Amino acid sequence: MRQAGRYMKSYQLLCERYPKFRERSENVDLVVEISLQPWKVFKPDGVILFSDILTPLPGMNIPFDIVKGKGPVIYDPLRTAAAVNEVREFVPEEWVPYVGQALNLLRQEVKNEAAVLGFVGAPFTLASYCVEGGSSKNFTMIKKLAFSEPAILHNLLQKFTTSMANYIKYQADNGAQAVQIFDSWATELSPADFEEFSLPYLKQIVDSVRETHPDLPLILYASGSGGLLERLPLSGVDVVSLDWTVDMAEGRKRLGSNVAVQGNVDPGVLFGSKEFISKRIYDTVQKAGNVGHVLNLGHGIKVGTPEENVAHFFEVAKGIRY
Ligand SMILES: Cc1c2[nH]c(c1CCC(=O)O)Cc1[nH]c(c(CCC(=O)O)c1C)Cc1[nH]c(c(CCC(=O)O)c1C)Cc1[nH]c(c(C)c1CCC(=O)O)C2
Repeated sequence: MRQAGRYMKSYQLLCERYPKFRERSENVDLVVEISLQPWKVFKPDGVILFSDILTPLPGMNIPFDIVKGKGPVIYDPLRTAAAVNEVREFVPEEWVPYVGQALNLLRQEVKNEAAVLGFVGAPFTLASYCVEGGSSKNFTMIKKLAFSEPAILHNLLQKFTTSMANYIKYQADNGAQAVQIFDSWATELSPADFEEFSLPYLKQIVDSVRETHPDLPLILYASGSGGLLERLPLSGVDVVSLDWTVDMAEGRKRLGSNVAVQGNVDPGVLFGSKEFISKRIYDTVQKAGNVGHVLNLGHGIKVGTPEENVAHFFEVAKGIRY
């Protein structure tokens, strides 16, 4: 789940002092402080690096910002062969040294009490932001490119693939103990188009990471992934993260036995009563079975979620014994 963020009072206070998202996410001390905010209060088993899937973009020659009330903005959307040619391969040590430093510091801070988790955006999801120019409802620009000039999109996807494989390795080398790949918008694609514009690139990333970091657990998340479920494990990841639109028991069956699952409590449940939250946690754990399940929400914690309900979620989860 997205852990840090606007549901926490401590984060809101820090945002008043540092109003720009890019400043909060690109300064080592702030990254460490924000990453630790939820851990200090709730003590989850994992501490997620505070960053964004778009953080590598400036290092690839794609300027962006995250604007309050509007979300991500890519100033010059990439829609032509010439624009894609200007995209550079990402060299993490050069462009985001603060990520490596923050991961190292997080490992020192949390010792062995929790796993430090890194993440990257998947090629199709990153491309969707860069082609659309920001968040999108209908994904018309990226589909126009995919379905009229696929070679241009493939060129961009390949650049993200090589760059994100290197970024995962960089995060692991600096202390990340598992890395989640967010293909949040892959589910906007039909299964056939997913097989052309997303799956081969995910597989390439996984294969490349396995060559140098065979023991690094890789997790794949796609929102609303019910229609693609059988295809997600074909990427080769260790864990598939399910959102709550899939029944956990059915999801398990459809994913097969070679992959672990993460999820999938509806983040909206945290607005419910404590009894309801407990019941949904027990249901989810029971449906997932007693091996290979990372209990989590099915997506990030929503703005406005009561912190005491988040605390209740962790209390109940930690009390579960098999
Ligand atoms: C699609 C995506 C993005 N970013 C991310 C994804 C994949 C996950 C998903 O499917 O939601 C990943 C992400 N972004 C952020 C995290 C935080 C790490 C953690 O959990 O602590 C993670 C894991 C910080 C953030 N990234 C962002 C916020 C909210 C803005 C803020 O707090 O200032 C946070 C906490 C901004 C962001 N960044 C992005 C969006 C759509 C937004 C929301 C814009 C808005 O709501 O105004 C792109």
